[in-house]
Amino acid sequence: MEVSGPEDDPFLSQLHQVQCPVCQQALPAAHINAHLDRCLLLHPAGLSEPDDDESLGSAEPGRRPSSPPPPPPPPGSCKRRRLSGGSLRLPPATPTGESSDGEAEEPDEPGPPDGRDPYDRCPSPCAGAHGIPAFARGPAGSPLPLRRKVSGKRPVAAAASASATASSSAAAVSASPRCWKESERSEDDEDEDDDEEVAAAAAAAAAAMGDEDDDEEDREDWEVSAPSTAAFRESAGHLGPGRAQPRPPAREEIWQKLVGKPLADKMRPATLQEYIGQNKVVGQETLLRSLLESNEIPSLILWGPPGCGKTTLAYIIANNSKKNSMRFVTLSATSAKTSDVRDVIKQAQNEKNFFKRKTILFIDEIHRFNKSQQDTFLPHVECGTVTLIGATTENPSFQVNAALLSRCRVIVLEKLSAEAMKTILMRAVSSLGLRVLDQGRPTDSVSHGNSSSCSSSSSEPPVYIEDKAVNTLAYLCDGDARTGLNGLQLAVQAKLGSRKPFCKKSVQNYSGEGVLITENDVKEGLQRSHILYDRAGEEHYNCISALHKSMRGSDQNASLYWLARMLEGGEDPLYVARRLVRFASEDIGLADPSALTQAVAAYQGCHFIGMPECEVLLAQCVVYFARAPKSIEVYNAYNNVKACLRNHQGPLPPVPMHLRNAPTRLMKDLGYGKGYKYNPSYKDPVEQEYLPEELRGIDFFKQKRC
Ligand SMILES: Nc1ncnc2c1ncn2[C@@H]1O[C@H](COP(=O)(O)OP(=O)(O)OP(=O)(O)O)[C@@H](O)[C@H]1O
Repeated sequence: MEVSGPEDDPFLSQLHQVQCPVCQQALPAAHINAHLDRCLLLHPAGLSEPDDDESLGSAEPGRRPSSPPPPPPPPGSCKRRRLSGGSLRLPPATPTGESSDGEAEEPDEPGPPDGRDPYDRCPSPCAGAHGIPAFARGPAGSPLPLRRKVSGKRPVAAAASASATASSSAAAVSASPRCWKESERSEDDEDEDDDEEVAAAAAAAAAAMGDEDDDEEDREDWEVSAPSTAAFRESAGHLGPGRAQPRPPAREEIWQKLVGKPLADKMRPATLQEYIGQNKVVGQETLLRSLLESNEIPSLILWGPPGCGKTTLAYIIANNSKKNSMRFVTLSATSAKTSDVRDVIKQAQNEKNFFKRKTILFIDEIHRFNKSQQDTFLPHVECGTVTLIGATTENPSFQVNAALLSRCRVIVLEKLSAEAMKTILMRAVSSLGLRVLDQGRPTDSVSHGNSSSCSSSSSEPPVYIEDKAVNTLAYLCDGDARTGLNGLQLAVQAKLGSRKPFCKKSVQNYSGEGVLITENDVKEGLQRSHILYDRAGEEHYNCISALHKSMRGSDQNASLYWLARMLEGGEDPLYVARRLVRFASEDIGLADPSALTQAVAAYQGCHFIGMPECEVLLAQCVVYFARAPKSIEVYNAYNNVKACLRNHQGPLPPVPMHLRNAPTRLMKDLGYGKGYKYNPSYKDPVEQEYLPEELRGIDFFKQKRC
């Protein structure tokens, strides 16, 4: 195959740098999906525990972070910082790993010792560069968001006074609901309270308050992240008589729902009723549905693009089969060995022989098994020991053994439509408890879901998502439900984790206050390379074929469209350029001989400057070719010659003696070159035969085949 992966190509690896919304690392777009999968698994909440030493590294006084701050940890997951000696020590203020005295700390991400792709590793959030959100614990364990900008002298001074009058310092903090509450504390944290921390935390709050004279921007920071007196007192257990414990904030509940398994997994339907779309395959009165309903499950190959529901359908079948006391065993062809398959088969035989129980074997990504591995279960599918369900994104005619294929029913699943995607996303939105804002107003019909946190009694404003953000996500994820749900999850986590999640004016046209997830947020949560194009799969070949045919058909619009589909999807521009070189001769040929020069120049230009700049070179060349006159004369004639050679019976005719070179006397004596007429020596055209005798008079340009 002509395509090389970005990891093979240093040129490609620099394309489309994007930032991971979870760990903030910049990395090439081609790596973002693999990275995110790991990053979300490793740090579902977007951050993990900081190392204590680093977390207590001092901030450079008065210095602002030079890059966007990392998201705060989910409520309740932030461990207590030990604040000792009455002085407050803050997390690193800059993401550069510089300590307060200006000395550079150890780099947080040494190169991978194992030679693995560094982009596939999630950088340790414990490292200085990924900073620790500025949190300190209140006396009752509630983490108190500290200011980004803290004067160098104030914390110490404030801490000194606070150690004497902790409660009065605490009382000095202004009232605001914007901090984590008592209810967020983990039990582990509770027994770690001590007076010193109470004093230090109170001092921090008082010190932060003392900055009120600072510029407007500082005040805004404070309003967003500072603890309030009331909240502080509540968290310290100073609730007034008769005051009820506050409800947990809406954002905490939502955050907790996003912790752990990816949202796509959590939302995986368990029944056909919840399975959206794919009506041609599992709609009412389809063959598969009736087979499933009658519990007659044939061996199946589920073929469809990523995220369209192949695995989900297999799990629905599994649920159904378990009810009917069938065994369901899954293997992934990416990790299973032939011995694993043999074990499963052996067990299936035992189950069948001793308990008369059938086994359904689900093999994800079956195309990853080589032919001989596929052969291992062929006889067992044949005799009914196992019912095979294979899932593949690749055309099974090429990737699955013909013998196996003939024993399975191939079910073709399609990309999910935008409508189906919207339904799937709305289910997720609802179950997270987000409220949908349609043109600035909450749409209550879909808003509440099962989250009580959005009720008016919640102590924090609700979390909204724009209706058009859901629509955009439904369109952009290109029928891949996993991408859509991941995009939603990232957008929500990034927004809840940002420093300024609350802003009145962000909920436009709506008088309420809340966190708003906008269209832009979801766009950021998606990667275009994931959206449009599967570089390694069939789509790669489909798109290049569509480009070639559009140029051949002189349709400049379609040509540009297919070019953009590939490039925007992360295709290697050199792969496209190589195809253009081929097209120049194959389809334009001598109708415009300069086409070949154009194509080679485009190839070299792409090689020199890379993406994204080289896209316009390719676009120019593609349009030139679409508009150019076409001739397949040479291409056809050459094919005729090849056919002539292939079809020749017996030994190939010798090269005529007069055409042979005679570099030695012996060869001359043998007649090599004898009778050859050197054309430049003749004024008039020369009569001379150039083909072997038996082919004399043949015209490859007219003849169909030799
Ligand atoms: N038809 C559907 N209805 C509802 N949710 C769906 C549907 N299809 C997919 N999903 C959601 O998308 C997620 C991913 O789907 P699934 O794992 O079935 O995709 P797949 O086709 O097997 O993809 P891949 O080939 O990449 O493994 C599921 O966990 C589920 O939440």
